[in-house]
Amino acid sequence: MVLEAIKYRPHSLEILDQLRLPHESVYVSIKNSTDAFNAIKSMTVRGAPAIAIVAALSLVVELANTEFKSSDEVRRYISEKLEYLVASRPTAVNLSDAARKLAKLVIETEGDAATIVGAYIAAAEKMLVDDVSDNVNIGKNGLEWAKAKLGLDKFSILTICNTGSLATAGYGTALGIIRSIHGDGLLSHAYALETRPYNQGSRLTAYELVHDSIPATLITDSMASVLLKSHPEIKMIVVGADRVARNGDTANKIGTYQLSIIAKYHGVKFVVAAPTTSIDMQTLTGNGIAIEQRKPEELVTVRGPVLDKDGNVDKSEVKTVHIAAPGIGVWNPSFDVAPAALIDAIITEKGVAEKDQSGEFQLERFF
Ligand SMILES: CSC[C@H]1O[C@H](OP(=O)(O)O)[C@H](O)[C@@H]1O
Repeated sequence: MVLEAIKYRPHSLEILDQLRLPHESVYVSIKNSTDAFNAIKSMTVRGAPAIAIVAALSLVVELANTEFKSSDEVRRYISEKLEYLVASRPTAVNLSDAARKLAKLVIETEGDAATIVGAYIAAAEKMLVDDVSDNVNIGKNGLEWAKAKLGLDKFSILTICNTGSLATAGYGTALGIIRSIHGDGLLSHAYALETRPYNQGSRLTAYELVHDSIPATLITDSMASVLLKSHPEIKMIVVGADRVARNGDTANKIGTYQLSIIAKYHGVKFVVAAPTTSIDMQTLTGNGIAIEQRKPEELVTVRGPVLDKDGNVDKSEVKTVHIAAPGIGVWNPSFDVAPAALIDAIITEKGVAEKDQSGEFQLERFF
């Protein structure tokens, strides 16, 4: 079975409901930009590249079912809908980057309303194809970098959150590098953090690693430091990115910052995997990245199927359990920022960025 977070056919879009994985594999129809906004905000679909693609394609479905009287009307309509979709989640830059490029395209496209709609559809559909090829190239570049830096003996890797086929159009970014290293026979073992509170690691990355028969172990977020201390065969931590600032500071899933610190302490390479659509050259440093604050309920509750009397998963009954003392305050930032100073490399589809002698990532070379 191919892991597809996004199922697109001309003018028809479905997303895999990631709130129900790994026990239930259910696709949800996205008929317009409102469906997409709600799916992105609720994290029914998540992952920086995936939310940009779902947003763009939701408008393809909507446009196919909307009549326009003039070119100006369709340009206005698309621009307004893209602006609405960008507001669904603030931290990942892929969504706003795609919206900016698509809005520019429709403004610059000459012709009648049908011509403009056609140009938008072609550009949005191309995002789906480009993302997979970008991720395969990130995997290749990451493999070559690892061979050059770590040698040709097998080694183990630690990762956080989900950065695989469930966060993209396919193959993944950081998990794509793990796939490429595994495919080349260089991976000894992959370790995945559960990644509280949404549990992208235990529910999604574990699902992908088992699906691909990659030797892997799940750990709690609090185990990461002692894992590096007791497993010297872990030579690399690879993470995804929601937004890479111009200086290389990288916003990623909450818990990434502390991984960059323990990597430095334990002499482990800390690597960011990101398509260039995740690099925001307009934001100079990590201080300029808006960090999404999620609802307290998402931290103090856990939702899942119950176990039957024999301890087996009973999918017929899904419960939500409250796991914290009622009345306690909750802080629930969804991301944090790993400083460029603690990042060894930024692996993109266009190549690998490493700091120069002045300690700067020269990311402009990718644009
Ligand atoms: C290649 S996905 C990038 C990024 O998106 C994830 O965040 P979320 O699950 O909240 O959408 C996570 O930070 C991944 O590293």
